Amino acid sequence: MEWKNFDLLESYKKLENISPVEIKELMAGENGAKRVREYQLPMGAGQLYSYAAEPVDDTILDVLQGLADEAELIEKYEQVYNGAVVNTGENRRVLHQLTRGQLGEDVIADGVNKREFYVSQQKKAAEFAEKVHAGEIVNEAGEKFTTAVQIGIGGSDLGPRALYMSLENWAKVNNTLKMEAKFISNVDPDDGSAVLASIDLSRAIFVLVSKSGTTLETLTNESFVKEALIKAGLNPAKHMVAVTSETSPLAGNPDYLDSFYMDDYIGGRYSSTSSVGGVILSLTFGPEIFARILNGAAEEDILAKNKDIRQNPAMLDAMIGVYERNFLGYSNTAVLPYSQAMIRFPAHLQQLDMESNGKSVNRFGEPVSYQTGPIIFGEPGTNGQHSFYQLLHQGTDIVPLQFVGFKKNQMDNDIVIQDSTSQQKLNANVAAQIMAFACGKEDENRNKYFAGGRPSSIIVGEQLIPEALGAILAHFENKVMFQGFVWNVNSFDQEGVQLGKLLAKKVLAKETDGALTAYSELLGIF
Ligand SMILES: O=P(O)(O)OC[C@H]1O[C@](O)(CO)[C@@H](O)[C@@H]1O
Repeated sequence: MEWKNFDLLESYKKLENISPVEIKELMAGENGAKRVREYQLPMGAGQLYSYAAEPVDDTILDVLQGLADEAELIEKYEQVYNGAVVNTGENRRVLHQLTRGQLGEDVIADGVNKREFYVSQQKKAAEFAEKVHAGEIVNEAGEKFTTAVQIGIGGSDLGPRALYMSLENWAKVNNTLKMEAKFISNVDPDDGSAVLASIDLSRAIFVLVSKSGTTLETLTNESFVKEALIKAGLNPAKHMVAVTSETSPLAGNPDYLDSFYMDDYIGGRYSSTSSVGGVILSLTFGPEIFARILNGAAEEDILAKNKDIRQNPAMLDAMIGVYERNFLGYSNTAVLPYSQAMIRFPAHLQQLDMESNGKSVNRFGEPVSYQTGPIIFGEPGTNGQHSFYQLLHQGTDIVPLQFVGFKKNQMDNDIVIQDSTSQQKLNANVAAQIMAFACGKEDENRNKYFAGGRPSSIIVGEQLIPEALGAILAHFENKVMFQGFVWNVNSFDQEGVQLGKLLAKKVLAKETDGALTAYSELLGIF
């Protein structure tokens, strides 16, 4: 197996010379209808990935299949889940898939069976959560905890928060919301203050999450919360658990109610299915619901083993994205869930995709001469329609769009107004948008003219339930991984976040000069 730069592959040349197709033509009339019915494939948890409105035909798909084969994507994926050190920059394995299933061989690292280790931590979190729910672990006054507050940032916040928010209302309706969750991430003191002001501190359990145990924001917020607890006459040791790696400075500290572990083989942005998401989601929804999220993710991980891109939604999505990024010149991707519950999902995908593939050097540290990861942004529909869709429809940039939609809403409340429910209106909008973007509209008035030819895909599910959510989460993780393989970048390190951290430390230590001193003055830091 070889790790080669993308532009050294035969498929790169083929893609450079391929004739693009016109979505506008392909999606028009009865041919368009046929395409929508055919250009779809099953995803995990009974969902579908539809790519009819993407700029591909069978010829282009065959070349993309050739690319997937030539870049040995499935072989590289096998290397990942069998425990090879694919995160070369940090000399680490990449094992997040093992948190939700056994995909290949047992991975024994540092003398430990890693799958067994992750499962043992899931069990530990489940038992802890059950004791909290049963009132066996209580506050100083013997009362049950009612709120779980996660303190963490980046991957220790975004994924778990997006998952929690995606299921909060569903859980309320289905009577499985055991505790409410809150999140403190920003070092902005107003973030912590606002959360603390919104809860009954005496009934809150804090889940401190930091894999490294050294993140400034998280450690600051830990102290912020501890001080508030002490001021309220409460004992922080009775209100806080830690989720960290066994090698971090937070590990083994008896000042926490309990500690749960992951390890350096789980990257922050890939950690939602480890203890990082497992503790808060088991506390809030119960361990069974967390297990259902894992099952959905596992289904998707298995689908991702398929060599045929027409049977492997994550790999197909990845290859279409590469074609759009490198050969059609599209530098952004918008993520547009038509589900209010998924409001924080685009933020999670921003970190997942941009922190993974926002790289200019290959996995050997050599500069690459082609574009890598796109800029990701998004907002739930229909809100986005009344915001930035103007640019998407008529702006000078073409932005590929990733829609997500569900046939049923989550809560048992909808009404018919003028012959349609709100859910029907929501989904009518997503169908309309896909076609408006693809086919546009002729008009003599150039201001009202829509060029069309704007590509999109859509993931369609029955309802946003735990399995569906897990499958969508893993779909994007695997998509990002496959794209990183093609670009030959290390999708599992993040050196680009370090410089800013270093300079902030210098500012706080008053070790600045030049413009940094001037900015410190401008911001009134000292
Ligand atoms: O869990 P930790 O170690 O506090 O890290 C939080 C986040 O910080 C980062 O390292 C970026 O600064 C992310 O990759 C990570 O998700």
